Formats: sequence, structure tokens, C-alpha cells
Amino acid sequence: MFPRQSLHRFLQVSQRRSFVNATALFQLGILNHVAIATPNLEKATAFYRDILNGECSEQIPLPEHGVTTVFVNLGNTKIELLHPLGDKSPIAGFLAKNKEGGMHHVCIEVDNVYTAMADVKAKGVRVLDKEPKIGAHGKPVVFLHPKDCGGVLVELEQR
Ligand SMILES: C[C@@H](C(=O)O)C(=O)SCCNC(=O)CCNC(=O)[C@H](O)C(C)(C)COP(=O)(O)OP(=O)(O)OC[C@H]1O[C@@H](n2cnc3c(N)ncnc32)[C@H](O)[C@@H]1OP(=O)(O)O
Ligand SMILES: [Co+2]
Repeated sequence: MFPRQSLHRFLQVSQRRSFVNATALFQLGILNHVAIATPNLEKATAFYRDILNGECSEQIPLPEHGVTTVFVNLGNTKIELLHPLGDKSPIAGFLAKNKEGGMHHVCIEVDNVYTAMADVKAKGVRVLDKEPKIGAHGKPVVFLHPKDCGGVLVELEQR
């Protein structure tokens, strides 16, 4: 038996509605990854692999993005470990400010990255690339300015 208080709470929550904008130009999908920038990729990988027993990929150099990545498979999503590659890495400034590293971006899937890009731009959000680049999973990605996204760098990836 539910205590009266819990049953009341359960009914309140289950009756709450969530809203989806049916006329939206693009739909937001699942969390593809959370990225963590690190000054020491070996050490960060060892933490997720040997301390937390996570399934980690090899190091994947992505010169066109200025990073080397390691993916930690979490089943329903991933952690993307990021380390600067080359002398113009977009994460160099972040690591200069956050010496130990830290959470760098969230990547959310969209049904159409080109439509998403045009739509958010029209709503006043700065898109950091003129054209999508091919991301770590072979799909087009774009980044949205953290100052227009509540202080969080957002990557949108084509589903
Ligand atoms: C492979 C691919 C994939 O998964 O498929 C990837 O993820 S590649 C992952 C790496 N690629 C990217 O990150 C590409 C997109 N990122 C960029 O273009 C850059 O990182 C920027 C977001 C523009 C930031 O560049 P940078 O740090 O040089 O510029 P800045 O110092 O002028 O920063 C402007 C302001 O944003 C803040 N800021 C910088 N990086 C931030 C971050 N990751 N999260 C939240 N805020 C951040 C700074 O502290 C500063 O705030 P204050 O003014 O208040 O101090
Ligand atoms: Co990413």
C-alpha cells in the first residue's frame, strides 16, 4: 500500500504534462556524449578504465578538430575525453583556464543538423562554424557558443 502522501505525490507527477513543439523545424534527440577536456589523456583514460572499470576506446586523433579523443562507452551514452592536438586547438584556452581539465561540452543528437543550425541562428544563437564538420562518429556536427547556451558549449550532431 502507498502511504496517502506518496500516492498523492505519485498522481501529481504522473499527471504532469511535458510539451513538445509540434511545429518546430528540428527535433532534439538523445545525449550522444559529454566531453571532458584533460591535460593528461593517459591519466584520464586510466581513471575511467582502471578505477571506474569503464570500456575505453583507443586514442583517436582528429586533426581537423584539433583534438585527440578517447571514448568511454556508458551503454546509453558516452564520455568523450579530449586532449589538444596541434598548436591551434580550440580547447587550449579552456585548459589554460582550467588547469586540471573539466567538463567541456555536451553533444545532443538532432534529426537534421543543417536545419537546426539555421533555426538556432535565426533565434540569435551564435553557431561557431559556417558549415558543419564531420565529427568523431563520421556525422556532421556544429558547435553553439557557450555564452548563448547558459554557459555550456553545445555540440549538435546529426543523428
Ligand atoms: C570531435 C568532435 C566530436 O565530438 O565529434 C568534438 O567534440 S571536437 C571538441 C573541440 N572543438 C570545439 O570545442 C569547437 C568549438 N569550440 C570553440 O570554437 C571554442 O572552444 C570556443 C567555445 C569559441 C571558446 O574558445 P576560447 O576558449 O579560445 O575563447 P574565449 O577564451 O574567447 O572564450 C569565450 C568565453 O567562453 C568561455 N568558454 C570557453 N570554452 C568554454 C566551454 N567549453 N564551456 C563554457 N564556456 C567556455 C570562456 O571562459 C570565455 O568566457 P569569459 O569571457 O567569461 O572568460
Ligand atoms: Co564532442
